[in-house]
Amino acid sequence: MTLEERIENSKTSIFKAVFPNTTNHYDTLFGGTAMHLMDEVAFITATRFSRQIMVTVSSDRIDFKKPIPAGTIVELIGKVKHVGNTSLKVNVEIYIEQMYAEGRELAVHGDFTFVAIDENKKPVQVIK
Ligand SMILES: CCCCCCCCCCCCCCCC(=O)SCCNC(=O)CCNC(=O)[C@H](O)C(C)(C)COP(=O)(O)OP(=O)(O)OC[C@H]1O[C@@H](n2cnc3c(N)ncnc32)[C@H](O)[C@@H]1OP(=O)(O)O
Repeated sequence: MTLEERIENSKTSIFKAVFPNTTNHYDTLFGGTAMHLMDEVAFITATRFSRQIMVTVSSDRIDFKKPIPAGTIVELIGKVKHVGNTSLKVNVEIYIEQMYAEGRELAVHGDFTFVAIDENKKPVQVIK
């Protein structure tokens, strides 16, 4: 399989309904909850790409462009954007969908970097 095919195959989506237990006093999704979900989808993407033990080493700037209201559906999409020596970078986007209308809009995006580690927790080469 080519690198491009592996990247495409490891693209990962998670859908969530935004229920009130995940929202703040503005009735929108907590930023920290959004980041938790982003780390999770990025981790799954990195793991599905490499099938190696991966740990988060860094998150780049995360832009919250639109509030995510309670009562909507969100889709998180993770995609590998760069493969280094022992690390790889995953881009994550969160889209908002209304429950009872078509259409979606990009609300949040950011990048997460993971390092492949061995049984001694030391960095190892990402298998390309
Ligand atoms: C029951 C219900 C439960 C529900 C529950 C749900 C939970 C749902 C959440 C799921 C979420 C899952 C997420 C799991 C993943 C963790 O949670 S992992 C836990 C958090 N992460 C850690 O603890 C990692 C701690 N850090 C380390 O152990 C070490 O720094 C590492 C990662 C082994 C790297 O070691 P190092 O000696 O610093 O490595 P070094 O050789 O300098 O660099 C290695 C590579 O990393 C890159 N790098 C290093 N630092 C950086 C940096 N700051 N920025 C970018 N790249 C960097 C280097 O450039 C290098 O890249 P390559 O050129 O080789 O490609």
